[in-house]
Amino acid sequence: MTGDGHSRPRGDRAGGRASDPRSRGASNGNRGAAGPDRSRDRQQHRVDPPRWVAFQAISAVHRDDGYANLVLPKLLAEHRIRGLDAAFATELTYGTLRLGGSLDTVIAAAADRAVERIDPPTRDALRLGAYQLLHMRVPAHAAVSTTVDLVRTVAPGAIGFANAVLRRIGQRDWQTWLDELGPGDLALRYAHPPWVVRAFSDALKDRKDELEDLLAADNTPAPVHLCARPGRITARELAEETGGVVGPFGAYAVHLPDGAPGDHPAVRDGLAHVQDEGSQLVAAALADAPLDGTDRRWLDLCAGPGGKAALLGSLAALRGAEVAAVEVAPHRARLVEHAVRGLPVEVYCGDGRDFDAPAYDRVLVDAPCTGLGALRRRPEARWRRQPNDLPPLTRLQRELLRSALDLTRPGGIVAYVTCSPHINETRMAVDETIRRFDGRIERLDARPLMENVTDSGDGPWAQLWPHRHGTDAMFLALLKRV
Ligand SMILES: C[S@@+](CC[C@H](N)C(=O)[O-])C[C@H]1O[C@@H](n2cnc3c(N)ncnc32)[C@H](O)[C@@H]1O
Repeated sequence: MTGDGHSRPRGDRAGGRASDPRSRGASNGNRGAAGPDRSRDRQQHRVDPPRWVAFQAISAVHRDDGYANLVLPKLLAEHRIRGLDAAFATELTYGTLRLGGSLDTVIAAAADRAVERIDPPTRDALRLGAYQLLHMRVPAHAAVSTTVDLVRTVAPGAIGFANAVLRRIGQRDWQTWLDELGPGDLALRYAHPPWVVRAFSDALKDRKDELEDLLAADNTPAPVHLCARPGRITARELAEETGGVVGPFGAYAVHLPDGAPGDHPAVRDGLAHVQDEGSQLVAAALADAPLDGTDRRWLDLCAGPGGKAALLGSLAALRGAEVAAVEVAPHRARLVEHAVRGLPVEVYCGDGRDFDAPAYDRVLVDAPCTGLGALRRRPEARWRRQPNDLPPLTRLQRELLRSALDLTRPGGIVAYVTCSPHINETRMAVDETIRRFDGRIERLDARPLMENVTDSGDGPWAQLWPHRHGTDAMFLALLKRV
């Protein structure tokens, strides 16, 4: 690495579990093999281990700004929770976090006070209880009694309060709560902040009838996609090896049915990597865009953690090109280095706005963005993002795109990409930047470069959608320097 910046849902399983007499016993603390960690907290023996782990996970997410996908696997391993219990804990944790804002609305109504006025441990326990009562097939008595057990452990003074609130919540089903608290309120029904719903509606333009499908897709966990690195393994071979299926669009995509992708030898051995098919499509579109003249110098200006750099690097290796990959965050630059091992990619840790090696043939700006197009992947993300995150990001996006265009030779091509469909991060960013270049930029139609994809917008830009394409909501603009 060069360090000078070049100074350059519902869970059927959970339902099955809860209606299984064995698990009802477990709910009361009678579980055997996967029993609680007795050294931890003498009180904790009252709480069954999957629920205890789910509570720990959501508390860490809220208290420490943690990420569920990092926190939960550690807790499951630490408490030796596997198999169906792990699936139950995962559904409970992810579902509770994903629907957090809507659960809070119901809790506030049942408690007759704002959730901010409930102490954090009790609040998190109530969220878990409300999720079980309203969104899982856990019998009401089990949801209430296990949550009260949890409160007894983490906030003994709030047992009576929690019991009363949970019983009130359990008196209505989810639909009845919706009818009472916000009939027609899509933000409440699909558990998205209202500003995100408005942003999606704006981005869908004249297809607003799809808004509910999009919001529902965000509440469905994203499947794992692998990218078969060109020159190392084909998608068909990878699908055979992993038991997956070849993706519908890209030449390199394999969709996995389930399981940990890192377990597959192809991923361990660097023949493939985990990457949403939409991300593969936009990177491949840049590599495949027709270009006059030389085609040896490729640049990835925002490279961390390195998924697209790895695909570009694999294609560059086959085509006699080389890739420079720039990443401002040192730890993410190290991830890029790891991702591109053995490929013709040089990693630079520095700011893409200061990078000063000109005359690239193909340049990718996969800009830092709100990530609103990938909400399926991070259950807590939608509640963490705020509208005031936008101004600094949109400024940075425009600056990085300007820098990319400056670094591109005449005739060269820039791909501007975001994993957000917010129009301020997508078409407005591109249109405003092009205006500054005073006729020196040609807009290319990005859609034909994603060959098998239909319905990616009116052009020239392409917009993918989870509900239409089963990918993250990737945006792609292709620009040619003239
Ligand atoms: C959307 S991510 C890129 C994802 C990456 N292309 C991939 O496929 O793995 C944006 C990245 O840009 C980095 N970044 C933010 N500001 C930057 C800057 N001024 N210069 C270079 N990289 C920057 C972020 O740290 C982040 O890793």
